[in-house]
Amino acid sequence: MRTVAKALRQVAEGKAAAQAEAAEWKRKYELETAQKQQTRIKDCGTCTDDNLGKMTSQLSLEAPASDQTGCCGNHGICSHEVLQDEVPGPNPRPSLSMVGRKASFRLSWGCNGNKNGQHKHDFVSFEKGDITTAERSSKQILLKWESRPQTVLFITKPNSNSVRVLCAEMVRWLKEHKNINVFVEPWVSKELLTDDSNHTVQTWDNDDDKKMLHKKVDLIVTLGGDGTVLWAASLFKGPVPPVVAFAMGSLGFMTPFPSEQYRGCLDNVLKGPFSITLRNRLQCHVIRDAAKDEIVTEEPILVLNEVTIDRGISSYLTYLECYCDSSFVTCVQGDGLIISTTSGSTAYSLAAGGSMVHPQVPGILFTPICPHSLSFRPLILPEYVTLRIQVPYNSRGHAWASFDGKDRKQLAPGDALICSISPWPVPTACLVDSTTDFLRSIHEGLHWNLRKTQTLDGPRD
Ligand SMILES: NC(=O)c1ccc[n+]([C@@H]2O[C@H](COP(=O)([O-])OP(=O)(O)OC[C@H]3O[C@@H](n4cnc5c(N)ncnc54)[C@H](O)[C@@H]3O)[C@@H](O)[C@H]2O)c1
Ligand SMILES: Nc1ncnc2c1ncn2[C@@H]1O[C@H](COP(=O)(O)OP(=O)(O)OP(=O)(O)O)[C@@H](O)[C@H]1O
Repeated sequence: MRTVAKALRQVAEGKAAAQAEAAEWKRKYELETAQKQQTRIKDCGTCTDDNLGKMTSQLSLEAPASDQTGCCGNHGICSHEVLQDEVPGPNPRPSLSMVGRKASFRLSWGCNGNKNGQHKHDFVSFEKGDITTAERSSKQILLKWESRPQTVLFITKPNSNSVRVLCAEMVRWLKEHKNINVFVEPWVSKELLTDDSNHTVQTWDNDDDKKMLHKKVDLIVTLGGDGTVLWAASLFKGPVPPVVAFAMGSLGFMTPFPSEQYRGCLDNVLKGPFSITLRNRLQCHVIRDAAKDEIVTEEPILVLNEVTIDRGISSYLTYLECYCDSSFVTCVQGDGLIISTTSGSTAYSLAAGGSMVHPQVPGILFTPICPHSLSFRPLILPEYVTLRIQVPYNSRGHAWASFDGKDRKQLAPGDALICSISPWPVPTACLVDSTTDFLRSIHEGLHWNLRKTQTLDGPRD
């Protein structure tokens, strides 16, 4: 229990740090707004006391101006304020030092798909006794480069000849026509070396270099299906550069870009601005009952789709106790449980009867797998909760956790899994915008609600 308490504390500390960061942004924004107001008040020599009071009272209510002010306006997140370019350590690796500065960019929030850069903050205001959410944001996020992107990382589906051929062609095009540095996974660099058309590409050969990738890569290009997007996300344990996913799989729910039009698509993305979907990830900690020593905890695992806790090869019912923050939720008795992100709602969770949720909706899905109960409906919980799934001591068998369908870990009685939303989402570039892409995927990928339209002939009212 002490280990569980420690992990919960770590999660709480992570949340507190993120909140402190948000508070700092808010403080800067309010300070800047107040300064602007003071300048206006000073300039307004003829103001009456009444007017002055009115203006001052508006300080905290005034909506942010459009995105013309300063580096990021008052309402964007500027990448170069959070990213540093230097490779740490005294001797940066020569291959990595070939890479120039990371391109900076700005995120802005458009309203109702309007790309004019207007952003309204999410807030609930209490004014004259009325609670309102009139300033609700549509959160259609646009990415606008502030300097030219220079480095692209390619992630490709293995064992596919068409992917290998297209990857070589795209690398050549990006280098020759766009002067882009290209990174590939180590196995791809060997594969490209055997290709006549090989152009120098960079790679990494140890975990430390891999951990620094997000500081060097401006853009990730994936060639494959949804599994390749999941693979690309799994390489980044922290911030993830924007992902441009080209469809070269069978379903392609998260791969909106047509690979045969790669030149036009990459041209648009490299130029910007383009819409992105900020896909939340879940941060999962396995807490071993056996780890009595508080210091021994396993590395957290980040998932883009879901973590599944199932019965594995055991033929007994999975028996799991589930808690949400400090509240007991329920006991699962069945084949297992899926804790899914909204992006993962159209994957395994959907097959187990969960709802399909737009990936930009902030929530966590709680979907049982074959529950042996008539009333166990799936839930959607808010994004800010921490879930704890515990294998009780009186469970007949072990449970197994798997992460985006990979890395199975056995959970013994007494072990627990703790999940919360990670502060590091995966920004995926949209072909049109987040909602259009999502609806297109459920129509074209899943054939959602496909039915022949009824004809006019026949009985009528
Ligand atoms: N019964 C099921 O539906 C079932 C069972 C096991 C795993 N899965 C899913 O497979 C995922 C792993 O994918 P993979 O490609 O590495 O394995 P895979 O090759 O076995 O493909 C699984 C299928 O799920 C689709 N898929 C993956 N993520 C999706 C998403 N977010 N929305 C819609 N469809 C999606 C893929 O396109 C693919 O068709 C797991 O995260 C899990 O969600 C589904
Ligand atoms: N770069 C990679 N290295 C290792 N494994 C990868 C890589 N890219 C993808 N994979 C794995 O390969 C498998 C298949 O990939 P993917 O889902 O992209 O292709 P697909 O199965 O043809 O497409 P779809 O899922 O649309 O049917 C997945 O399990 C994925 O995790």
